[in-house]
Amino acid sequence: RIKLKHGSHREGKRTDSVMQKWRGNGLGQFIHWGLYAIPGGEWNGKQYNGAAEWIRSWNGIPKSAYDSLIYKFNPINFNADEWASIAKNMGAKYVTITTKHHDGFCLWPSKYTSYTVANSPWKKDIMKPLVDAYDKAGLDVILYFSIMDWNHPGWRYDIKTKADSIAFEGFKKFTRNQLIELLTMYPKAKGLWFDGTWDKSWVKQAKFADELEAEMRKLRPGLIIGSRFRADEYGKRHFDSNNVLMGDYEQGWERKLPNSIADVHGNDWDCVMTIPENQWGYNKAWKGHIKSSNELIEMTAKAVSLGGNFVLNFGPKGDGSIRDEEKKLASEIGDWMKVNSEAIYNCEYSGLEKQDWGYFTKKREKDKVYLIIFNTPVSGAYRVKLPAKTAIAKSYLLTNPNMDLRVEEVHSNEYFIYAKPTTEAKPFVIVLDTKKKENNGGNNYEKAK
Ligand SMILES: COc1ccc([C@@H]2N[C@@H](C)[C@@H](O)[C@H]2O)cc1
Repeated sequence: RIKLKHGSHREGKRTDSVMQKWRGNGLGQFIHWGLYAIPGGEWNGKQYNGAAEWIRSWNGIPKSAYDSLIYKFNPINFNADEWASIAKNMGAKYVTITTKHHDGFCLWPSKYTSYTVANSPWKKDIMKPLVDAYDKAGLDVILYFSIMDWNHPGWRYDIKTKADSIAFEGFKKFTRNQLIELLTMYPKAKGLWFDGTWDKSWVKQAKFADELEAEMRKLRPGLIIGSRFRADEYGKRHFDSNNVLMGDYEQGWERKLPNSIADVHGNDWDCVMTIPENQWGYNKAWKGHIKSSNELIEMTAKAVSLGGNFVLNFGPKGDGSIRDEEKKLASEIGDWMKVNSEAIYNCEYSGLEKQDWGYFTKKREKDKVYLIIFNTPVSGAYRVKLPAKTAIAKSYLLTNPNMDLRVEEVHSNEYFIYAKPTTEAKPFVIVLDTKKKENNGGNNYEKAK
């Protein structure tokens, strides 16, 4: 093991109640909103072929023209309570909201820059109504913050000269000031989701970032900070030079999911996902492959089955309204969650061997296993392999707990469960109440003939 001063300061999962709550959330909402939502991926009638929130980096636009969008920010249809109710009705337990994306525009009236809502036609704080609305709806709030800030004169991609170094010192102070300001103005926030931390300039700030993280944790005990915030003194990110996770959960799963439990290395993690292929901010063009609610439910089930959270992104329009396509998907997911969320909330990796029909989840601290079925075998039988000492006490559809399903032991500790798939093409849940096997090793159901 390498001696590290600024590596990870904790091994293994956090065990405190704030993190336990986060771990059990299962489904979250991401909100990407800012000036980029005004052009919505288009400028002078031309489509930008990258991600809409990166349109400022497009050669087709003079940077000053983009920066002047602040004078167009007047979201007359902004309704924080509506956003929160969309998330609540989807079944999300928390939300991650962009306070400042890479363009540096602040959705809160920061004292440390003029590039904020306070100097837009809207004038008012956006973050406070959002934090309060989601909190009132019972959802936890996580603040997204981009370290990279294209608007701040002190930002540098790397530090090559004395002048760079002097400029960046000012930028570091500004960054610290804004983070302390956010935690002070919005004390209800449960955590920070950092982005824009891959450039060399920031990666070289192991000591500063380590001390800043410690200061934020002291100011806000229980604060949840992911693996993307800081690098160790050797420039290692997400995992330090001893391969120990930085921060409280792994943030590497952006627009992708781990494929097996081996990929998550026993850590907490979240997967943040776009509905289109790769658009976080609002894009007028709703093009390419748009994920269906079935696909998004499957991603949620897969994430929870591997011990993580699934955080689905919404990109509100420049006027503050949420597009119909996103509202429709949120309500379809919500319809499924209303019936099946017992298999998602406070569930974890089951330890059981993955089967082709879908995903296992297990209720934390309970002998209850869920089979979230996406693919029904032609045999009509759902295969389950259990550890030697575990028996099935009861098996039933989540939607019909009074009707026991037929269970056949096809080998020792291997079972077929028979259930008729639902009529509509939607995933459904089979519940297994498990118990310790009596020492006679017998199970009280039919043996294979
Ligand atoms: C260099 O590639 C990227 C890709 C995505 C991002 C940002 N992370 C996502 C959570 C969005 O905020 C996206 O703009 C930044 C750099």
